[in-house]
Amino acid sequence: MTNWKNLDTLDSYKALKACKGSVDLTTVMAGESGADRAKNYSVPMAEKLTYNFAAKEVDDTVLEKLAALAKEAELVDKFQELYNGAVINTGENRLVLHQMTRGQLGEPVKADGVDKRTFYVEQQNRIAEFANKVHNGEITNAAGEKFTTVVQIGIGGSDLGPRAMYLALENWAKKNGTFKMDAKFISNVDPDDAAAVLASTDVAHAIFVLVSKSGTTLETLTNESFVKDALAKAGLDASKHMIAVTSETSPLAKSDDYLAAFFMDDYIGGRYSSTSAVGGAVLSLAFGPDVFARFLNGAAAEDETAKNTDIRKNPAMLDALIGVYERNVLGYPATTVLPYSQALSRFPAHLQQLDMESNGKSVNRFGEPVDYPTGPVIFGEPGTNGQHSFYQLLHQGTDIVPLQFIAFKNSQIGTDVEIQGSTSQKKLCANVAAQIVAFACGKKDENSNKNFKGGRPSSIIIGEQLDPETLGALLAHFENKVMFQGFLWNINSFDQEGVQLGKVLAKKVLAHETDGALKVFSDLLNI
Ligand SMILES: O=P(O)(O)OC[C@H]1O[C@](O)(CO)[C@@H](O)[C@@H]1O
Repeated sequence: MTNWKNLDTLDSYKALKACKGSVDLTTVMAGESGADRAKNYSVPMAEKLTYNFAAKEVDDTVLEKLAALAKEAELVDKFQELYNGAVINTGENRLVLHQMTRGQLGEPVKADGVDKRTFYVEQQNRIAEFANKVHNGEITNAAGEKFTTVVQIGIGGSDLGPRAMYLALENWAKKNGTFKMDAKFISNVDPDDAAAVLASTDVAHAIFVLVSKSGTTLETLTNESFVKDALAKAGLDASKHMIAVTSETSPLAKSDDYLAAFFMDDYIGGRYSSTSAVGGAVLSLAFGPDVFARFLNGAAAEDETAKNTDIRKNPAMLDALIGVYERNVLGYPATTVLPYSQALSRFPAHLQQLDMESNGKSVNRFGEPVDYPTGPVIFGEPGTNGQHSFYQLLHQGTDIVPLQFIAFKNSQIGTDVEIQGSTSQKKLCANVAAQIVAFACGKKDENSNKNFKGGRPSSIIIGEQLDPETLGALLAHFENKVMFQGFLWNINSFDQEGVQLGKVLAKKVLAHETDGALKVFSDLLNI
């Protein structure tokens, strides 16, 4: 059994605090020293990805102290307890098993009377069989015609991850001949979302995937009715156009309203569910089950790296430790994710939920207030678009915001043009290289308005090309980073009580049970 202790009670954390200000990026990232760091401060990930932390405010001394912290906080042991089936989600008294959707990291785990790895693989096989039947025309619409579009209805973790993954692989699949069906997504309860998606969809040839782990989410159930209404108006039988992905205990599980139902369970949080049936159904329908399996393999390979006790061989743990050093010792309140890859356009949005819903907590696992900052604010956009938007603040603003770059040597589609001696892909990569050094080193100018102070830390994950395996590895890296940070802060990263209050009040507003400010706002909004 491991010891769960608050970060500020650990001796190694106290020692780490003494390192504040010891590394000046403007100096260490300049000249030969910068070149050495760029070469050596790099850790291999799975699937030929590397995590490079040359431009972080660390040196060998800080790294030694981070390694001591990892050991004292028993990070790898805690991960081991998690994948061996301990009740890590104390708030909801649940196991945490999302890594098991992609592999068996430790001992078999039995829960609800079944072996959980067997359960997850069974669901994957059921989805694969269903998707293959849709693709080969064994499952069709009532007129016997093939389905051509899949529309996912879900919100939060039942939308963001699968949507980001779909967008990440859409062009890759088209290029590689594995693209099967267009996927669209309806998430917001704003009627304009469902209406616009439906208006651009040939509903007679669409299969809808209703995704809700709880089966009770207001937005999703409302959008289900919206879609059923549209199907009825088109003279179609909704039960022949809709499948469900939910937990076996949810109200949706036993309904006859669906062509088929696939299951995840309470041991997989919504934001960690992309590799479960939640991502599995839409991605297998869109790209084929083999592509989904390759995505899982990439995630499994990255999960294996997270078992390593050596921080130089465990990229997620190292990334987590540096993040906590930045948040708690250096005092940085936010971090930004900047993929230099258009395919990852929704990846930052997914990470917003993954990180902020997991680690936006003020009490520890035992419900006691913590005296230190926990999860940072996360935001991001693909580069180079972000450069022409919010990078001004990042370069010259009063807050230092650590940056997390992601870049690939090769594009997905491969169509490119050479202008002024370089391709667009080279221009993209040149920009990310330039930004790392510009942020770290800055540039002196007598005109203070044009002066760049530098000293702004960044990391970069570099890959060959964004494909199913690299995407899986990338996703698992961030999931495991968030998990390790939760361990360090001694918080429960797997519940989300903070989302409840707003939902309760919204119900009151709709039932007209309001007074005070709530009543005034209800009136102002014409509810
Ligand atoms: O899949 P469900 O149960 O509909 O939940 C959707 C989302 O709502 C939340 O519970 C937050 O309200 C998320 O954690 C979850 O991903």
